[in-house]
Amino acid sequence: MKTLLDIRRDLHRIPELGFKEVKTQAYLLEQIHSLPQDRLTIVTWKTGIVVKVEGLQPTQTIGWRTDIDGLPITEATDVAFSSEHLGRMHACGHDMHMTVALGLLQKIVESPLNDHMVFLFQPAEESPGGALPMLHWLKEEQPELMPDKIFAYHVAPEYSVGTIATRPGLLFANTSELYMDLVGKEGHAAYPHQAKDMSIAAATLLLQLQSIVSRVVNPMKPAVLTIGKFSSGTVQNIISGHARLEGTIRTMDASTMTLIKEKIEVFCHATEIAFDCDVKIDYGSSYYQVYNNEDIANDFLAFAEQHEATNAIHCEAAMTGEDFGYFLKDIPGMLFWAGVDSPFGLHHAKMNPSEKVLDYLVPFVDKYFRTLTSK
Ligand SMILES: CC(=O)N[C@@H](CCC[C@H](N)C(=O)O)C(=O)O
Repeated sequence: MKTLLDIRRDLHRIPELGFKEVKTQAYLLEQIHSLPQDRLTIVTWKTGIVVKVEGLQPTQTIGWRTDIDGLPITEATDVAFSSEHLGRMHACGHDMHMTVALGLLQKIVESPLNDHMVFLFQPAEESPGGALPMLHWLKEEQPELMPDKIFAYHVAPEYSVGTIATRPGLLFANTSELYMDLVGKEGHAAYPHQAKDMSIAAATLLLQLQSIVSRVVNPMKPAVLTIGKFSSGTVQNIISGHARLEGTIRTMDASTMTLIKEKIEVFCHATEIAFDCDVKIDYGSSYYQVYNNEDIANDFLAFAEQHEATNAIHCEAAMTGEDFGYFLKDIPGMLFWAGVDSPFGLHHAKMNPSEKVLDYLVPFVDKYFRTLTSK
């Protein structure tokens, strides 16, 4: 297998969107096949991969999951190994996640655990969500690859290298994507009375939506409603007959998510009446909250506190989403943040994680898994 630094940089060059990770899958398979194969079972699922390493005296199967997809972002770092795929970038650190998974796999192949270990290389975390269908496939078709405990990490630009942060219980939010198409009537810019202007309708709706979190949701219940994309019209002197708003909803509980959706529907219906148009809502994909098993997270934090290379932090929950939440709904386990010290945050075109994290994270997690095997 190549060095972890080379692997990270190679993967960084070839980001691909969810369920289109064809080059990524081929690259990962090449690395996995370069390892000694005698203890390995390798199975592919869509653009994902599952690798099982036979344990020496197994009593359980420990799982490690990495996401493998990139984002629709044009990279603006000046690193020599920038994305070769225009408009695509590993801006959420999944290149780092995959590299750590390969590093751990190599370590465990070289020195197997007593327990079985399963590595899940999961497609489409950003969208539309690969965890839930992958989990169904595992349960239905590959039950012998199902882990009894499961772990994952996420890079954290805001923490310094060496920081490990997590918490027992709720770590990440429930999410729902949100797409709204507004259809009115296109017309000449000089004849507004003969058109149904969807730029004005969408702008009004966007501002109204912002009152849901501030005026409908109980302020003691955290929630976010972000519209990240507004598109409307074709040219400067034609009134737009079609607008589209694209966003995401984040809540810490299911009832707040339901309340927000109900209110969105009221505002969309009001827009239809006020602007004499049609508004179609599509909630896209939704992710279940990331809820860490309390005993496992406490045990992991205690281990990290004692480890010489790490600074353990019991952190706050965040409004980020992760479809890893679906794994944690079924399998006890946890997700943690690992600091990568980048001035630009997740989903930023200049996000540039420190590669130093690769030096300590693999031996750290490997060491932790060797404590689990005796529990
Ligand atoms: C860790 C992270 O940044 N995850 C994404 C997950 C996106 C879920 C979905 N596509 C949505 O936008 O609702 C995040 O944006 O938090």
